[in-house]
Amino acid sequence: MSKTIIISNRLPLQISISEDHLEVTPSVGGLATGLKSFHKDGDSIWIGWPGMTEEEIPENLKNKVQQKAREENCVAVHLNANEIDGFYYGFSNRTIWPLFHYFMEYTESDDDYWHTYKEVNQKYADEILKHYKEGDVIWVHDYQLLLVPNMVREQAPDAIIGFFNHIPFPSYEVFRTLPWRDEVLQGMLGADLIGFHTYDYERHFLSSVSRILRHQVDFNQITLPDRIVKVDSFPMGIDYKKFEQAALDHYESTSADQSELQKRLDHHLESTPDAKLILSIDRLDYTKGIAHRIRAYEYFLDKNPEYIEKVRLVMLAVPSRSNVPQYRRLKREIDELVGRINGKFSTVSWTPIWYFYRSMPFENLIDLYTTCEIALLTPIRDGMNLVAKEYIATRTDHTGVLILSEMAGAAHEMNEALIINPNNFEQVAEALKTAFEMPKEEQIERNKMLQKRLRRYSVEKWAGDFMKSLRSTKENRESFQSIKINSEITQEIMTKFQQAERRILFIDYDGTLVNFTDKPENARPDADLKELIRDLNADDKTDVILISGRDKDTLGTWWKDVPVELISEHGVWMRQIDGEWELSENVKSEWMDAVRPVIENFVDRTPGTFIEEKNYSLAWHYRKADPELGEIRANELSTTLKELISNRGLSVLEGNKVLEIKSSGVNKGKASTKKLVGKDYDFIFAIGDDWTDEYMFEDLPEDSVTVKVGIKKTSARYYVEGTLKVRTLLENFRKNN
Ligand SMILES: O=P(O)(O)OC[C@H]1O[C@H](O[C@H]2O[C@H](CO)[C@@H](O)[C@H](O)[C@H]2O)[C@H](O)[C@@H](O)[C@@H]1O
Ligand SMILES: O=c1ccn([C@@H]2O[C@H](COP(=O)(O)OP(=O)(O)O)[C@@H](O)[C@H]2O)c(=O)[nH]1
Ligand SMILES: [Mg+2]
Repeated sequence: MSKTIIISNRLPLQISISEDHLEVTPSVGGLATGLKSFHKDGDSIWIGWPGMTEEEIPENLKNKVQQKAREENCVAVHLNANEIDGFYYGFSNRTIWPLFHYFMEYTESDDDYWHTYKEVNQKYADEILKHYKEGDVIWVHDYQLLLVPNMVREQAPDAIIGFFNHIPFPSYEVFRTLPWRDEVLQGMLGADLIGFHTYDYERHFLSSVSRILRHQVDFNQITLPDRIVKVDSFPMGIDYKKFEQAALDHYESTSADQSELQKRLDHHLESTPDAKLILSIDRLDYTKGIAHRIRAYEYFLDKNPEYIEKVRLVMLAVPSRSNVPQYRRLKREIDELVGRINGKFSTVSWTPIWYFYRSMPFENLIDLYTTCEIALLTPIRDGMNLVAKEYIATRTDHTGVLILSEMAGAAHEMNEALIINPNNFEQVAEALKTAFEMPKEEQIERNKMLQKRLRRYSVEKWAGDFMKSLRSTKENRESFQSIKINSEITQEIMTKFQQAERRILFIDYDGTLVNFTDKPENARPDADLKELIRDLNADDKTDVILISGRDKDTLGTWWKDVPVELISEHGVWMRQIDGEWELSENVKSEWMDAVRPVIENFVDRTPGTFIEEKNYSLAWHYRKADPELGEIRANELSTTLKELISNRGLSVLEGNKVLEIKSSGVNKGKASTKKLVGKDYDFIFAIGDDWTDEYMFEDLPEDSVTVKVGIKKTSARYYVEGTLKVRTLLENFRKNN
């Protein structure tokens, strides 16, 4: 039976050792807490790190760790202190984490960290491969494992691999500063589906892929030479019922069951009639805006002294990544700030901030969520922020006010909260006042809407949607309309080729025989290619025709010494084997003077684009332009030209990063079928990469062997991934000549 393999840096369970025996506690942090319920209910194994270094686990307890993990369908990946240093504290949390959260000044570029990161990613990938069986679905999580998808793909090319990034993906302008940006993107692109919490992170990623790797991006699909990668946003939800039920149980419990914490909270609330508690919970992380929050609270108390002795900020900061200097510095800063503010405002019976630096068990979190009437969450950047969602889910009587930073992914779905900019402390203080004064009816109205959405888009639904979309990428792969040429199909084609008496091969040039270059004039044929074409054509039974959109002078020069027929400008000119060119279509060129200035205007406004002049057509190239601007301008130009040329017998061809204007009557379909007249070819072959080659695929007789280069929508019967594969196929013809 097939299973799901979940991989994340940290397992949902955390191992610790006290007095020689193992203790297992749940891990803290959104990923582990969120995904746990999906794992519990499904048929899955979870691979990850158990939270202690190899050195910290005594030899005699190592098996025990694995056994404890196994009891929860987990597999522990052991990492030594050196690996944790370079991989976790190093590259993950001193390079990627700050960079992806826009803390560029904290971002370190250290080659050793990078090397360890690669090694550890490989270790995770190897562990996956140990457990992987065909049909399993692999789901890789988060920024610690960005290289894993491609590492798995290399060993298991047909595996179904999903990747989810739990933290923001920064804008291209920030991401581009990473020295290892190409490798990181390539690592992620090993997946079939890449998920983010919000559309903004998704579009930043797509824009980086298109600008840095220059892959073709259409809406949310990336076309690689051999695969298509889908990118989408899936905002992670919570185990709503678990939090709701815990809150209901909490309200029903008797006072004898109450925790110490609950008693203290109640004590404050009973101290004056309009006493209020403000809650904040986060890992102690500089992205969470904890200092901003405290300063805004100070500002609030300064401005609104009537709240003194009535309001209290209950701040839970969970220790996190304390080996990283910034986290240690932050700890000191927060300690000092809390001390200063408590010193400034405290009275004999009251302190403004209750500060807990520790993690709390689930029951205490529920005490906090249910008792505090206001939650104040002010991250400066946050992938999602599940605390915001958990708070709302526990408010079973629908009261309570959530103040939430617009920089948290969660803010996109939680519009009914009081949304603030954490850098604007006046606004935060204002929101606190609004929260205190908000009528119960309004609180209820807002929370009901929030709860409805959170209940529906729970973590199960989130994981289910991701999985469904991931599986559909596999179905798409299988239903892909043209067939990939593998060794079996090559054999079939070669048999047909050998049995034939008269063969004709139509071969496109750019993107088929040679790769694209930034300047069209640089894509000249190499000596091997010339020899290959010469040999193919040497057989009396085989006619080779290079059929291209290029102008005749370039083609003629490049193929001067090779006896092969050439068709240029999509069929305007034909060169016989003996080297003589003849005009094959009666085409006009007077229109060019009217159209050229229009295109020139686009060249001026779109850096990196240029015009290629041919005898009977004009081509506007935008391969070197900014990819997004290029597509926008191509659309614009196409519309403008179509209006301009209507009724003139001209048409606009949309090629691979090129728009070409030429006579309507001329195309590769017409040109190639013309070559068949009067000849009885019993093997017809056509190969090409772009839109203009589709005319051949459509017009040639049905039993022709038509081949598209690259994975694109096509009428060709077969496809191959790239120019290297084209050469292999042609080599095969040469062998069977
Ligand atoms: O494992 P740690 O280094 O202790 O860090 C804890 C986790 O923090 C991050 O959580 C993120 O995922 C949450 C759920 O998608 C999201 O709500 C939050 O905004 C993110 O910061 C991190 O991504 C995890 O890998 C860590 O385990
Ligand atoms: O003492 C604590 C404090 C918090 N959490 C959980 O830690 C997660 C924090 O996730 P969030 O997405 O808010 O932030 P992250 O830490 O992942 O950046 C939430 O599920 C909390 O319930 C916890 O288990 N124990
Ligand atoms: Mg081509």
